[in-house]
Order: sequence, then C-alpha cells, then structure tokens
Amino acid sequence: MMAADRTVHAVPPSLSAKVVGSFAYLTVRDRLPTILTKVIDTIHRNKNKFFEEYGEEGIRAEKQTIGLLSKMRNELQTDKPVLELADELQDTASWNQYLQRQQDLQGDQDSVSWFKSPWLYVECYMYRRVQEALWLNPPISDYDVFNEGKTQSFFESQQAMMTLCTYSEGVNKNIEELSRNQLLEHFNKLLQVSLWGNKCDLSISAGQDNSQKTSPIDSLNSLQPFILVNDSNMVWAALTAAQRPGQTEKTSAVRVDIVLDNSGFELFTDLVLADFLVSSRLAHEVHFHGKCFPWFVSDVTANDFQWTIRQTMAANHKWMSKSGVQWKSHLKEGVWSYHDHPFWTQPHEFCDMEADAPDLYATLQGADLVLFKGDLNYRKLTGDREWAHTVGFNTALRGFGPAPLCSLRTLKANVQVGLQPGQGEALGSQDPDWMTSGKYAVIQFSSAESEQKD
Ligand SMILES: O=P(O)(O)OC[C@H]1O[C@](O)(CO)[C@@H](O)[C@@H]1O
Ligand SMILES: [Mn+2]
Repeated sequence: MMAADRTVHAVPPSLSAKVVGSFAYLTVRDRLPTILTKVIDTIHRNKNKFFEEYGEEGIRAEKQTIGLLSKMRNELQTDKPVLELADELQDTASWNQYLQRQQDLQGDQDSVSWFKSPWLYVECYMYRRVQEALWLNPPISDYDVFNEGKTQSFFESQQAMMTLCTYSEGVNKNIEELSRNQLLEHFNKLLQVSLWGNKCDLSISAGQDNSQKTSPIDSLNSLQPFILVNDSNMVWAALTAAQRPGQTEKTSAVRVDIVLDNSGFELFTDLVLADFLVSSRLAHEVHFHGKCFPWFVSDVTANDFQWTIRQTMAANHKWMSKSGVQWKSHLKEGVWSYHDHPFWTQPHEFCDMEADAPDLYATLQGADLVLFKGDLNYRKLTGDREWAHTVGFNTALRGFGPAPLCSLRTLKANVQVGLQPGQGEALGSQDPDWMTSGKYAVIQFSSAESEQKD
C-alpha cells in the first residue's frame, strides 16, 4: 500500500542553505552562528565555576572547548566541508557513517559542506559538534550549555503553570463522574495547550526569552483559527478504539508515547496532558522520549525532566505542588516512564528509523498512539523536504508508521504538507512568514487505516 504510494510521488529534494535567501539559508548564515556565540559566552562566563570545581584542569578545559567551538563557527561561516567526529561515543560511528552516506549522495567529499548539504543534517550536526567539544574535555563533559536558558524559561512561565494546575485540579476532582463528552472536551483543550506549548522553544529565537505569559486555557478560543489542520477527532478515535478489547490486536494496557520537544512551559503542558490521560484512564501508561544530550537549545534531557518534576513539587502553590507530587508517583508506580535513545539526537529522517534504529522502531510499535511534539520532529517526520503543501501527510511520512501517530507542531520551518488546495497560497499572500513565525499550528494524524486516503 505504502510502496504504491511512494512510486506515485517522487521524493523532492531536502531543504538546504544552498538556496540563497531561503529560511534554511538564513538559519545557517545567521541563527546558528548566534547560537554558537551564546554557547561560547556561557562557557566563558562559567570559567570561575569550572575553576572552583576542577581547579586549573577546569580552566584548561574551558579554553580548549571554546577553541574547538570557535573553530567550528569558522568552518560554518566559511562553508567548509563537514568533518568526521573524533570522539569515541556510542553514536560516533553512526554519525560518521551518515557523513559517508551524504558524501556518496552528493558525489564528492568537499560538497558535503555547511551551506551545500541538507539543512536538517547540518543543523543536527552542529549540536553534536558542541557535544564533541565538551566531551573531548573531560572535567566539563557533562556541562549543559543550555541549562541556564531552560531553567529561566521554566521560572518565567510559572504563572501560566499555576493556572494550568488549577484547571487540572478542577478536572481531576470529579474525573470519575465526567461523561464521555466532558472527557472529550478536556482532552481537546489539553491537547491544544500542549500544541501551543510548542511556541515556547528557545532555538527559533536563538535563545531569547520565549516563555508563556498568559493563561493557556483562556487563549485557546482565539488561537483556534490558527490551527491549519486539526485531526484531533482522529486522535481521540485512536485512543478510544484502543480501550476496547477485541478491536485491536492487543488487549493489554493502553499506552501513549510522547516524543518530547522543549523543556520549560512546553514540557509542563505535556506532563499535564499525560496526567489527564492516565487520571481519566484514557491511557494506562505514558512513555516519554527525551534527548541523550542537550539539543536544539531547549530540548528535554533526562536531567531537565527530573528537575521539572522536582521544581513542580517544590512550587509554592497548592495545586502546582500537588501536580508535582502526583507526577512523581506516576513515575514511581511505573505508570509514567522516561526513555532516551541515540536516534533522537541523530540527523535521520524518521522514514529511516525502521532500518537504522530497528530497536526504537520496535519499541514505538508497542504504543497505541505516539504524539510527536514540535517543529524539529515534524521536519524529521516529513524528511524536511520541498513537498508541495497539498501532498498528504502519509505520503510525506514515506512509510514511517510504527503506530497511530500525531504531530503537534507550531510552524517554525518551511515545510508543511496536508493542506487544502489553495490554502498555502492564501496564507502566503496574507502572511508571508506563516511557515516560520510559530503563529500557526497543526494537529496532524496518521495511522495504517488513514494511509489509504492520500
Ligand atoms: O523546538 P522545535 O519546535 O522543534 O523548534 C526548533 C526549530 O527551530 C529552528 O531551530 C529554527 O531554525 C528549527 O530548525 C527547528 O525546527
Ligand atoms: Mn526543540
């Protein structure tokens, strides 16, 4: 079925900085060097801390790391070839093989450079090189250069978090008595809160404050017109179908996986949604998937995940700290679990997952629904390619479908599929930045059943 689909649609080229003036070009030319400069500043500002912790060794590591990062920034800005990684970590060989793959595709070694290669590849590679620079300098290997921004964005969104926990408390209080329709209403609201939580990443703003300041529930109505595709009814149908034994192959607990994106307010909204899913028994288990190392400025690592739960428990607000305690107990009971896998911090399109990370693919197959948060996940779902806007989401997925899945994404990169004829053109004439401003969003669903439709 998917094979037939694939032969009809030729796969378009990857977005790339080689298209001068494109969003990819502007990102590689402007945003990535700005992010690197901030990383360098952060390391330099923490020089005294490294000295206090590691003495002269810490100072030496700080200098060498900055040297490596400045060298990389220069390679980027002068469009030098992408280099092999020199550290020896669990994913090093796989990154170097991926480079080889790009070299084979592009014909020669030198053409795999910062501006001439796929944008998705070089942008991911930059974050991996930041890690390499740290890892090559042992005393500061584990230092999270993005930690300050992530914690700050958490604290700046606290008001909105309290509002959300007060709402949650209202729902949880009489959750047993809620009708199916009331549950559906809360589900839709919390799904949308989690969707708009994705506005709050720190990568698109090159690390500038981007926290949530208004009430997340009250804003939903006015945001509705900005949801360009809303498949939430299909998400609900997938969840409720999984409840009925006999309707699916498995009769065991309903499991929802959330492939996390950003720390701060977005993660908070994901936890609130996950809490609702298990409290309402729409799901019995939630598996969270985060990153193995700091990634795209604000993405969630295991540390961020644990830290967020601890901070929530410690909040000076009755319902917020109650939520934190509840979340902690979900983890303790195994109702929630946190997972990471090196594939999430590699540059692959998700259609490669089955071949390149079969263990992760098999893990996701155990879910009844997988929610993919955020823009980067959308780029990986669709391969970050120059698809026409009217191409179906299933076509762009190119066979990726370990389980029913849904992308919750605010648009911050110029790839968008699954629109109605003329919709993209109309948006483009009204609002030229519609694909990159984070103002618009999609709730886009795909499952084996929906595959036949595009
Ligand atoms: O956190 P998100 O939603 O994945 O957004 C990150 C996005 O920001 C950007 O860094 C902006 O260039 C994109 O590359 C990336 O897709
Ligand atoms: Mn992110």
